[in-house]
Formats: sequence, C-alpha cells, structure tokens
Amino acid sequence: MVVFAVPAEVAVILLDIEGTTTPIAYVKDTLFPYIKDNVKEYLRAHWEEEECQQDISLLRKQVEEDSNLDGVVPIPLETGNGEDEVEQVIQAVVDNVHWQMSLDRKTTALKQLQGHMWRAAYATGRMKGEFFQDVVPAIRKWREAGMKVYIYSSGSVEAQKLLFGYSTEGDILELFDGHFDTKIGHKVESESYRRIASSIGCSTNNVLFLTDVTREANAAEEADMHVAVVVRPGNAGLTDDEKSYYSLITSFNELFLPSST
Ligand SMILES: CSCCC(=O)C(=O)COP(=O)(O)O
Ligand SMILES: [Mg+2]
Repeated sequence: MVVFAVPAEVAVILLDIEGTTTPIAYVKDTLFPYIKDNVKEYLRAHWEEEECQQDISLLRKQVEEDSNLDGVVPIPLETGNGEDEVEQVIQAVVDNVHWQMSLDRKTTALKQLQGHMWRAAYATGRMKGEFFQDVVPAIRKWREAGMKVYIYSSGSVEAQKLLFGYSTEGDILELFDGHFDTKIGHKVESESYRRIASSIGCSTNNVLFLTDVTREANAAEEADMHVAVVVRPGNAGLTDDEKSYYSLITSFNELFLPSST
C-alpha cells in the first residue's frame, strides 16, 4: 500500500465530497436526476414561499453574470400574477436549471436550489448519502488522533448536511467540525482556501486538503495548504504530469498521521 505521510504541522483535514468521500456515480445517477425530474413540480409547489423566491433571485443574478455565455437561458421578471405568466417563468427556471446542469455548473445559485430540493428526498428516506467504505472509519481514527475535519464542497452547506445527516451509515454529522461551500469562494481560486483557514482559525499550512480535482488541488497548494489528490473508481483520469506532480491516494487508509508512528 502507498502511504502519504501527513506533515506534522497538519492539524486539520479538509475534504471534498464528489469523487473524494462519495462516488461520482451517486451524484450523477441519484442526486442530479432527482433535480432534473422534479424541479418543475417543486417550483409549482413552493413558488409563493420566500425561500423559493430567494433562490429564483439568485438564479436571475447568475443569468446576468452568464450573459456572455452561449446558450444561457434568461429568467423573465414576473409583471403580474396571472397563472400563465407564472407558468412561463417557472418553465424558464426549469430550462435554466437544466442548462446549468448539462454543463455541470457549480454556481452558488444552482447549488442552493438543489440543496433545498433534496431536503424532502432525504427526509422521506428516498435518498441516503453514500461514501466509499474507507471514509467513515478513517475519519473516526483521524478524530481520535486529534485532527479537526471539515468539508469543502461545491454542494451547498445545506446539501452537505443532508448527505451526511441521512446516510447509509446513519447520521454522521458529528464527525465534522464545520462545512464550507462556494459562498466562501470558488474551489479553483486560492483565495477561498485562505478564507477557509482564517475562518477555522489556523494557518493554511496547518491544513491538508483532499480532492479528486487537480485544479482545486492547485488552488489550495497556491494558498500553501498541503494537498493529496484522491483517485477513486469513476473519477476523471489524470495526465502523466499530474500523476507525477501530485501525491496520490486511492483510499483514506493511505494517510499516515504523525501520531500513528
Ligand atoms: C452535497 S454535495 C452534492 C454534490 C454536488 O452538488 C457537487 O457539486 C459536488 O461537488 P464537489 O465540490 O463535492 O466535488
Ligand atoms: Mg470533487
């Protein structure tokens, strides 16, 4: 087994979700189809609620930012309350969500709506969060060794809490010291990692970030975090250069903590 020796200065392990704790297939085949299949019905049922209207406002702001992108789907403002007009706006939101998802966009606006939609699916037992089998036992060991463990995912904090709160392993939220999403900044920007360290109250070099995406690893490394790239079944392949540059692990069991000598 290959071993990644965790540097002695590391006191915090920061984890990505998709492709790191959780199979990409679970996200692509369970979480995302639920959104595509149910978004219209969800919007119709919740349209009058403040939370839903805040989600729509955020999506409209995203449309403005996306105005230079090919295929962007505009979301008109409602000028009255006629049923036909509401239905037209709902259809535009549905089309915008489908368009963003076809590009696997990680916008805060899309992720916030998705998080709100998954609430009912988890609460009724229709979905349960899934993890690679090494994940939960390893996190328990890290915590026993005194490590703090945080999540940083493009999925909204609410969506993260649902995934870990309603999982095949039960409610395992107690294993985490905190959660970050793109509200702190995008995962490919190094400033996000500086903000995370500052919010935790440590230096960036006290943090080890585990992710499957090398652009994220690069941004964290630029901010002076330690990084290891996680290679899991179903993840995107790495180039030869990436394979030789990054420390790679295929299981959390390959992390060797200083205290475990
Ligand atoms: C609760 S995570 C839902 C999955 C998701 O929406 C996503 O975008 C995962 O991105 P990650 O940053 O964890 O790779
Ligand atoms: Mg990932």
